[in-house]
Amino acid sequence: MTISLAQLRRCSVAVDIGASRTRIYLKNQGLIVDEPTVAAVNVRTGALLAVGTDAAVMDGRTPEYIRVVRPVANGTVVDIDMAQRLLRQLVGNKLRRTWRRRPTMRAAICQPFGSEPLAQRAAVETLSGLGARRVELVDTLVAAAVGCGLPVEQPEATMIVVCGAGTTQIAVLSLGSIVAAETVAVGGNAIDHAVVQHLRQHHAVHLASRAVRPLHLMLSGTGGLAAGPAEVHGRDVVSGTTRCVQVDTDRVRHAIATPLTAILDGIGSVLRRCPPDLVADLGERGIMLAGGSALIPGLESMIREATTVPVHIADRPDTCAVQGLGAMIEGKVEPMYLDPMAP
Ligand SMILES: Nc1ncnc2c1ncn2[C@@H]1O[C@H](COP(=O)(O)OP(=O)(O)OP(=O)(O)O)[C@@H](O)[C@H]1O
Repeated sequence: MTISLAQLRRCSVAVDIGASRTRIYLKNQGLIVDEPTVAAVNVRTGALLAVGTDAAVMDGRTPEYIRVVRPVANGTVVDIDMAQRLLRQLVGNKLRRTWRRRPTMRAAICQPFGSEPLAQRAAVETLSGLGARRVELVDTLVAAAVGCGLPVEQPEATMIVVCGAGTTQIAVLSLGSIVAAETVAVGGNAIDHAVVQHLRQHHAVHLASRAVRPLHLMLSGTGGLAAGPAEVHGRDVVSGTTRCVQVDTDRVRHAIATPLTAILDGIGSVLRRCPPDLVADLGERGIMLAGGSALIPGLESMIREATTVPVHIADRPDTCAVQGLGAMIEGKVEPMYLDPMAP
């Protein structure tokens, strides 16, 4: 995927439609949508009942005739029609009015590194169906690096790890391009799954999906919750009744270490493919962690111990890809011009 900053400046909207959340940035306005990529549909009539947060709270609590659907998997739009209905509903009149005023509207969208041509086409079709006359595809890794404030245009190495819901993308960038990169099929969902499996096997309780996040907070000792033994409510796998269990957070940390190791393998593989000069740069600059799952407890320290280089978490890790793409469409990113007359 090659990015032309000049083409991006002509876009009016930047979109990051992920497996977990959808973010939309409107030129001169900023982030206008940051909602779960979820829709609730009446399967009898086909009517859209709710989208975003309203649909996400219905997940796991619906009667038979309502289905909660996710039109994006692993960063790829798998249901174009549903994705369009979801986006249309999320942006509401705000964007629709802008799009009507500008019939030659252009849009930019984040794409996971190494996405297949079919996945790229699905992304283009989704936005074209909403009225975009031209759609620019930008690597999530480049957009996130810009959003984190990394000097991607400079002739020095920057390493970024974007840990999303379905995948983790890892890259070393220099001179505005990807030098080496890899996508690992492990993200927040796999970590949540490891926590749920651990409780099922060791405590015989089935954890509700919404109970996983508070457990994450306990593991990291943030959100005012102390680390240590944690009390968790779940459904007994045998009797089906609700039960409260005392969970040893150290053991949960151990359970999530296995999927996290796959991310470490990916980082090692990218570093091995990098020229030594760039790897030397990383010793000083370190690795930037972005994506919502960058906040998973233990990920930062695990990467620091395995690579022995500093690891930083972006200020707003979850939104930095769309903010970076937003900065590009606003024309805030300057390309590096080489002056042939320079001594
Ligand atoms: N504070 C937190 N602690 C742990 N995990 C978190 C936290 N906040 C968000 N997450 C996880 O981050 C993931 C969502 O991240 P993000 O919004 O970057 O994903 P996405 O861009 O939709 O996914 P993908 O890039 O895989 O398509 C979810 O799996 C969520 O559980």
